[in-house]
Amino acid sequence: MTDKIVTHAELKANNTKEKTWLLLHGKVYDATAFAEEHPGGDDAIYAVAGRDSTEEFEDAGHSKDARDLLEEMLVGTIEASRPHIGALSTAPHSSPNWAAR
Ligand code: HEM
Repeated sequence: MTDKIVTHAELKANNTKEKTWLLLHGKVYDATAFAEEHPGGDDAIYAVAGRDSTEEFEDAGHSKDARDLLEEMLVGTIEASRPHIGALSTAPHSSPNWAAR
């Protein structure tokens, strides 16, 4: 288990073959070592590296075995998304936590 919080900037930076991170259902996974063994091809992994790939992952209809594999690749949880601007937000304008990253 890990309670590491991964920032969007960190996720986005790890979109290479040397460091391949994926965001699935709010959790960040390190698929660097796994990519070349992926039954769906390494290209499928590299194509979605560094971003939210939940939709692609679910569209492929992965098995429970595939989901179990994810456990050992877990890096942490993605930070909270930026607030919806103007959507009845009471957050102070002076210190949005998504700015300056
Ligand atoms: C780290 C994340 C992923 C893991 C651990 C993973 C694991 C697997 C595994 C074990 C299989 C074999 C079939 C099964 O057990 O379901 C598989 C097949 C497949 N995966 Fe993934 N996968 C990942 C991400 C993705 C992504 C992001 C995509 C699409 C962009 C994708 C597309 C596919 C496809 C199309 C197949 C079917 C290949 C075939 O049967 O010819 N996978 N994956």
